[in-house]
Amino acid sequence: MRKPPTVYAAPASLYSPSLSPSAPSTTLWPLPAELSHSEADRRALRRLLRQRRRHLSLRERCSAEHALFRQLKRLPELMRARTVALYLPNDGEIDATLLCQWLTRRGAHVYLPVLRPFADNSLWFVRYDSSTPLVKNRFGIAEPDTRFGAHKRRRLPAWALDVVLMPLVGFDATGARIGMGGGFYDRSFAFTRRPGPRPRLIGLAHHCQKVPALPVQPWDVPLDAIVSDREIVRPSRQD
Ligand SMILES: Nc1nc2c(c(=O)[nH]1)N(C=O)[C@@H](CNc1ccc(C(=O)N[C@@H](CCC(=O)O)C(=O)O)cc1)CN2
Ligand SMILES: Nc1ncnc2c1ncn2[C@@H]1O[C@H](COP(=O)(O)OP(=O)(O)OP(=O)(O)O)[C@@H](O)[C@H]1O
Repeated sequence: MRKPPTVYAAPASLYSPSLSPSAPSTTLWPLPAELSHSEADRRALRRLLRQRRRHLSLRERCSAEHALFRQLKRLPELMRARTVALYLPNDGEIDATLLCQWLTRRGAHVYLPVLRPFADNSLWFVRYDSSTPLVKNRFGIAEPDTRFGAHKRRRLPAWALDVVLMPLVGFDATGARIGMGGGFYDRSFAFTRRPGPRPRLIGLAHHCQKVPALPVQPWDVPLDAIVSDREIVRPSRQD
C-alpha cells in the first residue's frame, strides 16, 4: 500500500544548510540606503530579502518557527477561527505549519493556496489534511492536487475564510508589505476593500525581513497584522 503523504512537516529540501551559521543575515545582506517605488528597486529588495531568509541556519529557522507558533496561538483571530489558510513554506519562508495540529484539535479546518488555472495570477483555497494529495505547482511549491476535480467540494471562496496567513518577503513597522511579486494575494483579496464578509489577513515573516520603510502600492491590500518570530505589528486600518 502507498504511504500517505506527510502533511504537517515542511519538506526537508527547504532546510538548506546554512552558508555561515554565525554571521547574522542582516549584516551579510545590508539594505540600500534609499528605497523607491520603482519596479527595479522592488525587485532588488525582494532578491536581497529572499537571500536573507534563505541564509538562516537550521537552528535559527527552528527557533523562529517555535517563536512564531507561540505568538500565533495568542492571536484572538486564530483562537476563534474555524477556517484558516496558511502555506507550505518555500524559499526560506517562515514555517507556520506547527499550527496545523493545533487548529485541527480545535475543530478548525486548514486551507492551502492553489494557483488558479486559466486565470490571471489569483488563488483558490483548498482544504488540507493528512490525506490531501499534493502536487508541485509551476514554482515548485506543493499544493493540493486539483487536476481531476476532486477538490471541488474542498474549495472555499476567499471571502468565506476566517483567517489568511500570508507569506511575506518584507515588511515594515507600519504594516506595509512586499510579497513574491506575482500579485497573487493582492488580486485574490482585492475584494476586502469593499464592505462585506472578509477574512482577517495576517502576514508572516522572519524578523530579518523587517525593513525601515516600504512604499505602499495602490493595489496592496491592507493587512490586519504582521507576525514575526519577534513581534506582532498591528497597522491601523484606514477604512
Ligand atoms: N509558500 C508559498 N506558497 C505560495 C506563495 C508564496 O509566496 N509562498 N504565493 C504567493 O504569491 C503563491 C505563489 N506565488 C509565487 C510567485 C512567484 C514565485 C517565484 O519564485 N518567482 C520567481 C520567478 C519564477 C518564474 O517566473 O518562473 C522569482 O521571482 O524568482 C513563487 C511563488 C501561492 N503559493
Ligand atoms: N487587484 C489587482 N488587480 C490587478 N493587478 C494587480 C492587483 N494587485 C496587484 N496587481 C499587479 O500584480 C503585480 C505584482 O504586484 P506586487 O509587486 O505588489 O506583488 P506582491 O505584493 O509582491 O505579491 P503578492 O500579492 O503575491 O504577495 C503588479 O504588477 C500589480 O500591478
